[in-house]
Amino acid sequence: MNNGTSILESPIEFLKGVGPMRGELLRTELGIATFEDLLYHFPYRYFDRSQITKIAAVNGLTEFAQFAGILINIGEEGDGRKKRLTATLYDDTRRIELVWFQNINWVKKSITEGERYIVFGKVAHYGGYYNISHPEIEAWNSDTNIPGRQPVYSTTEKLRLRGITNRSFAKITQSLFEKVKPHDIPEILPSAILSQYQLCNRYSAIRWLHYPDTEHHEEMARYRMKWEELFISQILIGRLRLQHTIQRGWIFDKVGGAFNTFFNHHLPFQLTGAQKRVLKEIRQDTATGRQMNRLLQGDVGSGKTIVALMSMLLALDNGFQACIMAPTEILATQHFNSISGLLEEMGITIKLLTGNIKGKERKAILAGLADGSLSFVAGTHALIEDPVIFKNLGLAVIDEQHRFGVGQRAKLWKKNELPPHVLVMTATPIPRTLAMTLYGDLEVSVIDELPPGRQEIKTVHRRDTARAKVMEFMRHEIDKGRQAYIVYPLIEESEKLDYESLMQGYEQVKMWFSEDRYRTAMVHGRMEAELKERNMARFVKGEANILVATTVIEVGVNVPNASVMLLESAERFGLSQMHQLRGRVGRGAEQSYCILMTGSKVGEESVKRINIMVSTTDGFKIAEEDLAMRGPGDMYGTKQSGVLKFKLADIVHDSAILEETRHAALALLTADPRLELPQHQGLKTTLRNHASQSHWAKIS
Ligand SMILES: Nc1ncnc2c1ncn2[C@@H]1O[C@H](COP(=O)(O)OP(=O)(O)OP(=O)(O)O)[C@@H](O)[C@H]1O
Repeated sequence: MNNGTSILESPIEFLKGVGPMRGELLRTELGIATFEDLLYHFPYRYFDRSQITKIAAVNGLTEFAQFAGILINIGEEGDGRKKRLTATLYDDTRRIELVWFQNINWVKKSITEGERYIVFGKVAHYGGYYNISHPEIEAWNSDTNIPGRQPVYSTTEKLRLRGITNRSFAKITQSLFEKVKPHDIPEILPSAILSQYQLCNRYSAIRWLHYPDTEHHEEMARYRMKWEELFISQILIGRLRLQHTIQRGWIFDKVGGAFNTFFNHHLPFQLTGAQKRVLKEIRQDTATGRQMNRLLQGDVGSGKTIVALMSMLLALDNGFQACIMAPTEILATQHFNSISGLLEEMGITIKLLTGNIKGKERKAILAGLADGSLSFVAGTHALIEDPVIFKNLGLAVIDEQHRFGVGQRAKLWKKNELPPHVLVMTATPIPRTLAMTLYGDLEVSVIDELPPGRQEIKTVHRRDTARAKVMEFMRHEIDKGRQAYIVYPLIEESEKLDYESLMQGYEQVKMWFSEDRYRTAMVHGRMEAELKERNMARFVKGEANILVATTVIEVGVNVPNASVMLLESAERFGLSQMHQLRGRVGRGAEQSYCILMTGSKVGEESVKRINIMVSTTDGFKIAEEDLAMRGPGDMYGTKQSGVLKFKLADIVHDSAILEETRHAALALLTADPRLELPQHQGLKTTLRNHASQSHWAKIS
């Protein structure tokens, strides 16, 4: 192309067989705007077109098949929108009907009765006959080239109706490869890596992904491209990690009045060994003069809050502000409440800043943060919004529950002369593969010890038929002075129905638990914030015995006296979600219970999830199972953060490749941290392009 730009940037309509109309369709339907976009629109499967099946061999299977025979009985049937073109293909074994609802005139012109054709399509069984609608059809004579493996692309209904069938799609990609030559797709991986890991070159990989001549080539191509994707992510993470290790940070070298006073006089319990170890790691990190970037993993109820608070006190002792940021309003409020409770007697103020805090109150908080008179703040995303300026933020604790992306964490850094130390807390243990991708840039601390005196939560599965018994059991627990949660599922798609069942459930609960003896409270997402808070507070203070809720309470609620968690329609909860919810009980010394209620008919997958819950309370095991069952896509809210958007790779199934790329990335960065060597220039350019298009931009 002109001006030194690559042919890959050419608008898609310039490709032979596309043109302005189809170009527009490809752009709007599939986001394919350039040659390059089409190049990366890989087929998701292939058909083997080298086989010709006898029509009689079709035995009720509705699969794709290819036949060869003579075309007879071409005719039109029906009127108006029901109009269709039909024909019969006949080989020496049987007949099959062919039917077209679209492009009738065009097809009619291209076929002739009595001629021989090769026909390919999905065989259906309809009204006692086999037929194929919209088959691909081609004259069959001695020079017909029977194609081998043919790519199948994901398209949309609209595209198919407008004539961009799979076949024409394949034709378009064929003409793409007439234009795009090997030098247009240069290698980006260093040759040492190609030979060490036996990877095919980039051009071949992309070409073979569209048109593999053998299965072996397809495998090689797929392997190579997955490898590249994961390698690039590992290099990006590796560079970020390197950046952290050289990033200067504030020095917290004093352990002063606030930390010691709290430790000696206000700590409500003895720290566990694990909590002490983590605090030591944090003190070491923050004293070095480099910025801390640490992930604190601790299963539900393991006592992360106190670690967060004591780290904040450390910041205060060194003359800095500290914030704690949570992904939801409820969780931010919870942190605010527990921290202000713990700090009450010390006369240290913490404020809450969320989107709902407005007017004068908000102004005062912002002013306090800006002039440094306010040392601590807890909040939601509101904290990283533009008007919030800290005078000297020294530590940001981020309770992220996987909802903040890598990029969002980085936003906080931009506000200071030096970036604050960052402590990311997460309650769901993260499977190793996921941690490598999502948090690969952080040092990791684990609280692997629960506070003393905890008893394992007993988990059972009960059917609706046992409801009376379950309620009886709950009454018994409440009569002993305990509290209970009853949680209803809430999913966006059926939100209205879910709210209805919550309301019905609430009425039922009031029937099972007579109002003269038991007090119930309800919280759900549609409630006014104030009412929600009031009801929540009644439960936290012990004024209500039962909290009926949707999953809004999933994260962070801490009521140690609660000993029963009942999940209604448990089959509809995800594994990690159930684990989080179960973690709301068993936070005190009492024996706690988790009851998973379902109807009598439960799908296989749900039974599997419930059985896992019944069999273990080990958060790591549950997280691994969850990842295997669901994939990383929506498990950790990573969809929004974009970190795991791989076209081909999948960190669950490709964990072996992930390990390999991690090693390779580490080795490469150790040898050439700034990617200055000539053999790394291709990679460097790719990273730069990558960064400018994605979430990484915010960090690099
Ligand atoms: N060392 C300890 N000894 C006794 N109790 C403790 C200890 N550490 C924390 N706790 C108590 O354990 C409960 C859970 O602690 P915390 O709320 O910090 O857990 P968490 O790790 O934040 O869990 P989650 O992620 O589930 O919110 C709290 O009631 C807390 O007061």
